[in-house]
Amino acid sequence: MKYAIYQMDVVVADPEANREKIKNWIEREVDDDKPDTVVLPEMWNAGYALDRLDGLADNNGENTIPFLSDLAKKNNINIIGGSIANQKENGIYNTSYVFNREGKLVHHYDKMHLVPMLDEPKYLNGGEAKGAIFELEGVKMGVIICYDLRFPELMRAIALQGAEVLHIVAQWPTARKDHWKFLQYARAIENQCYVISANSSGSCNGTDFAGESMVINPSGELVASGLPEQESTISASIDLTKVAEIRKNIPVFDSRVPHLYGE
Ligand SMILES: NC(=O)CCC(=O)C(=O)O
Repeated sequence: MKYAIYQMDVVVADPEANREKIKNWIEREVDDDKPDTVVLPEMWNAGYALDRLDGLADNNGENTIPFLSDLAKKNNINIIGGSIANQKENGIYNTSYVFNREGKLVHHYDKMHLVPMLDEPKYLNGGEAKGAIFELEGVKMGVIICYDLRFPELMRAIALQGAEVLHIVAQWPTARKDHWKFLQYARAIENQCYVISANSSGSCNGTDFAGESMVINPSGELVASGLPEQESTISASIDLTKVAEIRKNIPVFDSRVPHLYGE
């Protein structure tokens, strides 16, 4: 499966400008590289303008769902749609949507772990869905959102449901970029999954975002990485036979003793 990751400089507080950027980027990538799947960063509609979301958040995905669905269908690509600030009945969530090549919405997830360092708990509601998985082209996959990366339980739950690829959509600051990188290696190695991340570049409210989006294989080897702090495209192909290979050679899932973990 061939990926294109948009390491995007999100325009703060301007959903229309960001939709235009994404449309132009997808159409350019499809013309040039013909990816099977594209990945967008976190909160791409408004950026971290959390104190101004009342006029900026989407409303139950009413703009985002048709926008990304049309792009997926017209360009014959799967879209891991990053995430958006999304107004629902009882508050604003950080919501990720996933679409297949037919433009069908196959998954949505509300970020569970709200990041205090960026004031998310002050403005957003946390999601409550368990770490569900979805299928694209017969492959079981998962998606988590940025700060979720710090909670190994969530990715382990996704891996135990059979996921072979974990996507991380993010706006991760430069100040903690080593955690961003090392945690991704850890998640790939301990779960023997591909880890594919889309981080933003640019800045908001004095916070610079690290870029350095990554593709890491199930053995913990770096396949591709984005430039630090610069808007760029990361292209990579993944070989899913590597998942079965490492799980045969180092059968950690067979070695687990959950009855002794106090689960
Ligand atoms: N957008 C985020 O969730 C940022 C996470 C972060 O800054 C951290 O975990 O450190």
